[in-house]
Amino acid sequence: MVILQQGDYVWLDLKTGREFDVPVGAVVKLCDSGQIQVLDDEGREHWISPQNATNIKPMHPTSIHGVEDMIRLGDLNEAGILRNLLIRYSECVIYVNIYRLNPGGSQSLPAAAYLHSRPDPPYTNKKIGEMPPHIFAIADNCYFNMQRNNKDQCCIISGESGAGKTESTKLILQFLAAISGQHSWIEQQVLEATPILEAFGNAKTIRNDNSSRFGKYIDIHFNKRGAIEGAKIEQYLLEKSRVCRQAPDERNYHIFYCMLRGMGPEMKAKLGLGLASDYSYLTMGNCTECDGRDDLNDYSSILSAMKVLMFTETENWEISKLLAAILHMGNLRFEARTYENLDACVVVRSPDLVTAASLMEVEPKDVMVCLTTRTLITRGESVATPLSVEQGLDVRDAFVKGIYGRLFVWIVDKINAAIYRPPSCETNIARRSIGLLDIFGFENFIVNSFEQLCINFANENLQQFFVRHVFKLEQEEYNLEDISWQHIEFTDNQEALDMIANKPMNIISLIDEESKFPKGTDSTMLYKLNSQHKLNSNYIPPKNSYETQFGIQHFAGVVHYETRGFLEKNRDSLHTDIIQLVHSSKNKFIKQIFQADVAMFLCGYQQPSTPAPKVINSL
Ligand SMILES: Nc1ncnc2c1ncn2[C@@H]1O[C@H](COP(=O)(O)OP(=O)(O)OP(=O)(O)O)[C@@H](O)[C@H]1O
Repeated sequence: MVILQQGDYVWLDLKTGREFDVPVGAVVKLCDSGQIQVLDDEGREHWISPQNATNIKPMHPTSIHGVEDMIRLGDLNEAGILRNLLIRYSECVIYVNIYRLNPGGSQSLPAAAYLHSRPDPPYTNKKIGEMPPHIFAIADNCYFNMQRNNKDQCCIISGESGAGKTESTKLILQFLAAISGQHSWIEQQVLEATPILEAFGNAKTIRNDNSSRFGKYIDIHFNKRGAIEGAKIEQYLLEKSRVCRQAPDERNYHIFYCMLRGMGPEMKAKLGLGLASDYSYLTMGNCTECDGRDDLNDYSSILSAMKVLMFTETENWEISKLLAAILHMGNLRFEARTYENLDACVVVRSPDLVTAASLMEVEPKDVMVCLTTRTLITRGESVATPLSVEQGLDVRDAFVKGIYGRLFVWIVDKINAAIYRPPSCETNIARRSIGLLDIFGFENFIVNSFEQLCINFANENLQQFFVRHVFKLEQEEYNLEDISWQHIEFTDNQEALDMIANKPMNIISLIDEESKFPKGTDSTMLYKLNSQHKLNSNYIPPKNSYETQFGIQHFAGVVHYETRGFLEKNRDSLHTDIIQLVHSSKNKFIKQIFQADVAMFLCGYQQPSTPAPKVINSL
């Protein structure tokens, strides 16, 4: 029996039976008339009869006004966490409302100001947990562990899309630059890499106005005095499909919109560019503006960052030419034709075709041929086969994705050329590094495709890393040392991971195999996945033979994947006519970014098994 007094805080379990059915916080208003009157956190009054008093539980004092570090909550459960977030939200404290700036909060203190606070920076020489959680505390710990123990460090930043990984990475970078304390050119260069990467690799999604569509690992190198002497960036798995398609309310990569808002009229005229709304590749999501972003201002920041990272005027211009060519390619119109009883198509001659060709410095007619036919070498003879409109559009989109993907890799290489100093034999001994891993967060949209499978697979791996280090290895260690411990329940995602990528006939290997199989289609792939995994509790087969989705029980929830388009995305290889087109170009830059493909083509290396299109199979 709980004895309550006016002013006591309680948990009120309303047992609504709804999806998010958690007890809500409430304060007792009256309890002297047989009935208890409470006012809940959402402002609703309730009268509770003593018989129903089981619905009420006293609240732990830590939940009444909230805590800075949620690990300190006495009621460490969903209700406790939500109430703590609610308090922080109403007080406008950091880590709750991603759409609101927090001018007064302690987290808004710039890294340099933080480090120069007197008498000591608040987190220096403190153990984690002694002070309210702060991203600088993590960075501070990391830096001093590196220095003190002479050991390389790594921060793995994980969380769902929109959780704040990229912002945290930037804050850690700023902190490390500030603590390195040289105000050097190299520090500035390392910091300025971010706006460039974000321009080309981030986009507005429904979850996050600045969502990273690639993964990155930044390794920051320090000399023996602890000053930054360079860095190296690795990029993973840019979502290339976004260049051609965007879901409703999402945008293409920021750089396109920034260029169209920020570039001067003369340059735009040279590239034949208009407004974002003019381009099919920029309007698929019906969203060309993003409230929280300033494309005009961002464009000048991108250009100045590029200067700092030693991009030349010519290189910038060449990049703009390719971006413009992509936009013009997206506006090409295809018309269906029949040729000797085969589905064929033509590209309608248009200013977009001429401009795209001239920007890539190839002949418009060669572009037309490439996008409407396919050359096959059979018994030493080359035969051109027509493509249907659908196939032509696929070839066009694959080309555009090929350009953007290679451009992105080139940009990262260019940044690395400025910031990376290979260790000399001598500095190798003294050099230490801190690595920051910031990958795309777990995703579950209304429609999920191959990209989401790759992203969620990467996150599944990170989760296993966490589970292994925080639970499994720790518990093994306790056992080895005979330390008595209380078992902590945790969900081990190893089985899901095995099914996705480790065990024989795993999901990824079946997709790969089907991509290489000439007659493989999305439905044959789905059939094989079902046959192989339907009994696995982490696999959710389609409900009937018409459904094209399968589901996976991930650590963060069930995600259903739409298989239409899966194989095409996995193949990701350009056919030889496109490589030949690039090879014929007079534009050195496009040749440079396709250098590896052209070299393989010239060596007679056939791209791995892009199966022949339908028309050819039926011949
Ligand atoms: N420390 C912070 N201070 C201020 N705002 C923040 C902070 N962390 C996150 N935000 C806000 O949340 C938004 C999303 O954060 P962020 O882009 O870092 O998410 P993410 O986890 O990297 O997402 P994704 O996986 O989609 O890339 C930011 O654009 C910003 O508005």
